Amino acid sequence: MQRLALIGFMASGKSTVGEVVATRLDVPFVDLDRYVETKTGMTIPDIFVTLGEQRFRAIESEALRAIGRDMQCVVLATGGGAIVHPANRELLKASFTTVYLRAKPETILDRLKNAATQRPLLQVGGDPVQRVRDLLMQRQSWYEDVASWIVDVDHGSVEEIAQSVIETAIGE
Ligand SMILES: Nc1ncnc2c1ncn2[C@@H]1O[C@H](COP(=O)(O)OP(=O)(O)OP(=O)(O)O)[C@@H](O)[C@H]1O
Ligand SMILES: O=C(O)C1=C[C@@H](O)[C@@H](O)[C@H](O)C1
Ligand SMILES: [Mg+2]
Repeated sequence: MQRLALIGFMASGKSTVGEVVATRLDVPFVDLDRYVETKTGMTIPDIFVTLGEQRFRAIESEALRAIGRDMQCVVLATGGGAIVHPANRELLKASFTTVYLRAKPETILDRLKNAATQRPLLQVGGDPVQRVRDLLMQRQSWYEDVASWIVDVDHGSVEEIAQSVIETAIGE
């Protein structure tokens, strides 16, 4: 087991599932969003408001590069938009085994309702259902391009999804 990265849309379960996968495999867990927040001393919504999305993407890229360079063995929960930057897609493909947690828009919206963390890209107004569908449409092919493996997450508990990730990507 080397570097395993979970990719997928906001609220697909990357952070929650990633932590369980790391514990079961007994390897370090890193959440890219939390890593960025620690490095900058700012919350993700604050970074979006004060520095803007483009600057956030640059910070996110630098964080991904640092983790790929410094950690030989890690389970990484990426941010939902980590695949937007072409350089990130190349880095993820070159340095990580990746699992795409694939969720339907209905699942995403359902999970966002209960989520504690704010997602700035969904705070822009308009119909949230359409916003999720549009973003998902934009990103779908990028997730698929980067994915070594795909796990569907519309059904099953966090523990069951974590087990599928391990069986699919590690073969245990
Ligand atoms: N299989 C599941 N069944 C039920 N709830 C789930 C499942 N997976 C995740 N959740 C819940 O969905 C919400 C979003 O999960 P999480 O924060 O892990 O998503 P994420 O992919 O890390 O999102 P982001 O890209 O915004 O960081 C949380 O409240 C989490 O508890
Ligand atoms: O999908 C996205 O672009 C994002 C997802 C979150 O994980 C955060 O990285 C941020 O809110 C942006
Ligand atoms: Mg997360």
